Amino acid sequence: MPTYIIETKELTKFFGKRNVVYNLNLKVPKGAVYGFLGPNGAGKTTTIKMLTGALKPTYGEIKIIGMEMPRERVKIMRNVGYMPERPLAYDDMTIFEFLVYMGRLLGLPKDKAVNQARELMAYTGVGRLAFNKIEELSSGQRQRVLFASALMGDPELLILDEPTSNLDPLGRMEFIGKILELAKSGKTVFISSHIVSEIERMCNYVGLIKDGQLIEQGKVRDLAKIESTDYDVVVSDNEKLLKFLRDKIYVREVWEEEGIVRVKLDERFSEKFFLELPAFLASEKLAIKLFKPHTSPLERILMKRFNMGWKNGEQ
Ligand SMILES: Nc1ncnc2c1ncn2[C@@H]1O[C@H](COP(=O)(O)OP(=O)(O)OP(=O)(O)O)[C@@H](O)[C@H]1O
Repeated sequence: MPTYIIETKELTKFFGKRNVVYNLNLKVPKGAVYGFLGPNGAGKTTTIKMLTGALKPTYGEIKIIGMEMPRERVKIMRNVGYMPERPLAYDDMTIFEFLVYMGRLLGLPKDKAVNQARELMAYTGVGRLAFNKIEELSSGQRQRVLFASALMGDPELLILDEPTSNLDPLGRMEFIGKILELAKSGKTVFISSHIVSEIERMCNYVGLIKDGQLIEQGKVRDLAKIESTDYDVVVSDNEKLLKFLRDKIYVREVWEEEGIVRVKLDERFSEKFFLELPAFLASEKLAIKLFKPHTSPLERILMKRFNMGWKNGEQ
């Protein structure tokens, strides 16, 4: 088994004379949730397109699960779930047809593709839209379908390009829970984003890219020295939220301070928080007004390193 599930050496891409990605040495260990973080135009999508074989590098090497990209692309992509940034092109298909089709492309027998499509539609929250055409979906619903499609075939590695950009706050929270859950089941996840707080919540590794160059890579803990997992939450009825959170296994402490519910999570079970909270808020019809990490050391570090403003993107 290779040490790194994704490994690149001096990965470089020119568009004409323009150098968009330069000398990238990515190292993504097995089982990592790796956040590929950089501002708009930094080269994230270009890198991901090279990793998935959609774009040929100008030079450099790429190894995915120990295999060479692009030489072994077909074999590699059977083990990789890819969620592109751009919307789906299969506008005429229903969600169900699309997912079964994607399963068949991966070589799944029809009954298996059908079963997986059903399971994943439920898992990603688009079950009731199964027979809607893709052209009829909202951008957030399309993003859920893309996520379901990336999970078809139970891939070992997920490569997700800005997977939450069209999701609402509850959808984002659910997504974080799912990524943590998938990581627990042993999958390796590579996620590009420019939303620092989101990366901080999901990822244990991070690579920072700016102007096509990797300026930092390593464990989030080492980079940011995050000591605790604290969140600030405000909903339309904080009392109800406090009552709900008080006896939960994933909550170490919870209290209200100046109208804000402060939660300290037990990291061992934090995915439960992200999965159960949205379901609770929806069932109680509580509106969410604020949801953010109490402190964001990674964000402060990034501000310094990039010496620029950074879109937080959180509500
Ligand atoms: N086909 C292309 N031809 C020329 N330039 C390109 C091409 N594709 C991307 N670029 C340029 O390469 C740079 C990096 O683009 P890329 O899409 O990889 O950035 P990104 O980090 O994914 O940005 P964002 O967060 O906005 O999606 C940008 O300046 C972009 O204009």
